[in-house]
Amino acid sequence: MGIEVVVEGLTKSFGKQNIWQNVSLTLPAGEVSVMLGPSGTGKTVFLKSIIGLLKPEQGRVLINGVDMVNSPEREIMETRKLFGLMFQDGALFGSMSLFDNIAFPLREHTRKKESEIRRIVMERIDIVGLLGAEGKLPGEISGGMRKRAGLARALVLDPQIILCDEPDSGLDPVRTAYLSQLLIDLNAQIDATMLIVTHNLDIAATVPDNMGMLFCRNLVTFGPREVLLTSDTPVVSQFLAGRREGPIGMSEEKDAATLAAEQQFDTAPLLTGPRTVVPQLEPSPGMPVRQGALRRRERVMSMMGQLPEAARTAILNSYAPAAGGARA
Ligand SMILES: Nc1ncnc2c1ncn2[C@@H]1O[C@H](COP(=O)(O)OP(=O)(O)OP(=O)(O)O)[C@@H](O)[C@H]1O
Repeated sequence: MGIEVVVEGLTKSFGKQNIWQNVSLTLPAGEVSVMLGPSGTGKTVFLKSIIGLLKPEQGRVLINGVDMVNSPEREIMETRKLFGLMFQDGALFGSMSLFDNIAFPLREHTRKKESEIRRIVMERIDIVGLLGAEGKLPGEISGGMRKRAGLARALVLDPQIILCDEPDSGLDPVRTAYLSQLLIDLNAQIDATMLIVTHNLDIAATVPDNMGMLFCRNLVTFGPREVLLTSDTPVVSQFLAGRREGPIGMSEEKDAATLAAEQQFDTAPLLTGPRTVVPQLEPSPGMPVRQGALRRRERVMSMMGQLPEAARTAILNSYAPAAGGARA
């Protein structure tokens, strides 16, 4: 089972530029979470801070008792082995075949025999649907295949925490839909804790158990998906609706004068109003039951009293037998 990641009071700046401050959240063990946010709000910086590649100046990231910000580097390096990382561009070596790319972490970090490496690599290649392409070079395959190869490579060391940075970038809508299903199937198969950074609203609406959003140097919200999907906070509504009207401007936040001018034209009705919460993806037929979803149901039910009414209603609807909720 995946491992819980507890983020407490994290603040990160580069020189005088504060990226975000006092970010606290918990990625529940074995559940899938998504972090949304306009470009440049520090989502990638957040992923890199979780794994200890960047050092926030305040706060803690606790994984199995190790603080990825302040613990000794040896402990951080050891804990990093629990992670699988999938970067935006797949980050594959162009001169190596897919097989060798995917085998790379095993050859680098373990002393496994080549026969064992072959078995593991081919199993992961099968999981991401790339059987037959293992001999190709990254330049000979499509962007979607490169993403899946990046995901296979993230899986070879049996990660308990998987971080995906914009897994959809450069993919068409159909391939993005396949990728969404792959992420859910993967979670059902390995029960790892997953955090996905994306701008893609389809992934955001259908994949995660939990969602958060970074904006304007703050974590606007983080919690069960229904909370964000039904939120009437202007910045969340604007982002989910993909509108120009609202607090998010071209270079992140709008100035007060622009916002005031917009309000004269009363764009509020555009930004609020009830939204439907589309059902979350289920694992494909033949996949195991998603244990993270079972734990999540219990967890969310126990916190109902603290949630806004719209989120409570959406959660109860999603767990009603007619919505297929009896399975989860
Ligand atoms: N190593 C670094 N040194 C200095 N500034 C950095 C560094 N890494 C990131 N930044 C700055 O941090 C800010 C946030 O960058 P980040 O890549 O995390 O944003 P993002 O939300 O992932 O954006 P996008 O959605 O466009 O990928 C940017 O202003 C970026 O220039």
